[in-house]
Amino acid sequence: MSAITATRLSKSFGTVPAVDDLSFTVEPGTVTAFLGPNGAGKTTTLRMLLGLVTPTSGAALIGGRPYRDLADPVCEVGAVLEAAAFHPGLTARTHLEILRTAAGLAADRVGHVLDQVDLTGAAGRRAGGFSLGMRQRLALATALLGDPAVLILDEPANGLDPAGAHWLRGFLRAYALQGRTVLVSTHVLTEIQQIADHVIIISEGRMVFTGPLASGSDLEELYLEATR
Ligand SMILES: Nc1ncnc2c1ncn2[C@@H]1O[C@H](COP(=O)(O)OP(=O)(O)OP(=O)(O)O)[C@@H](O)[C@H]1O
Repeated sequence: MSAITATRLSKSFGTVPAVDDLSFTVEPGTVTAFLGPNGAGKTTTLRMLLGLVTPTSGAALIGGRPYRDLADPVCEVGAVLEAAAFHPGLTARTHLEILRTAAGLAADRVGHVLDQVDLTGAAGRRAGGFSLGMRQRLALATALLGDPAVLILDEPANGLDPAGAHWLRGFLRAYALQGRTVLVSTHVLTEIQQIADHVIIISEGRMVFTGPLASGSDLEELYLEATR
C-alpha cells in the first residue's frame, strides 16, 4: 500500500482554488520532493494530509486512512510545518518531555530524538534563545518523538547552515533507506536533487509533473519546464 495517497483532492478558500483535483501517491522507502511556485498549494496539501485543513472534496490518506482515523497518529506520521512556534521560556528538553508525556511514549525517546537532531548540548537551553536552525532541529525532534513511519516536512532546511543542511540530507536519506516514507516540500532544488527518488510538482493547485528523479537529471530544468 502507498504510504500517502491524495485522490482528487481539492480545497478552495472562498473563491480561491488553492488545491484543484490533485491525485498522487508516495511510496514507502522513498524521499519524495513536493515542489511548486509560491502559492501553488503545497502547504495546503500537506495540511490536508495532516488533518489540519478539511478538503473541499477528495481524500488525503496516510497508510490508507484519513489522519483523524489513525489509531496511533504520533507513531504513524511526524510533521514539521513552517517555523514551529515554541514557548520561549521552556527548554528544548521540556518541550519534548511535555509532548512525550501527552503521547504516552517511552521516557528514553526524548534523549534519543535530541541525539538524532544533534541538540543534546542545547537541551537545557530555553527555546527563546534558539537560532532559526536550532528551532528547525527542535521541530524535527518533535516530529521524530513517536518514531514515525512517515515524515512530512515543509521547508525543513530553512535556516540550517551548510553543515546542518548536509546533515539533514543524510538523515532523510537514511530514514527512507529504513523503508520509511519522507515527503519534503522545498524551494531549494539543488539540495533536494541530491536525495530525492521521486518528484511531484504542482502549480496553481494542479499536478504538472510526477515521476522518478533519474540520477544525473537536472531537477531545475525539469521544474522550470513543468511550471512555465
Ligand atoms: N487559510 C487560508 N485562507 C485563505 N487563503 C489561503 C489560506 N491558506 C492558503 N491560502 C491560499 O491558497 C493558495 C495556496 O497557498 P499555499 O500556502 O498552500 O501555497 P504554497 O505552495 O505552500 O506556497 P509557498 O511556496 O509560498 O509556501 C494561495 O493562494 C494562498 O493565498
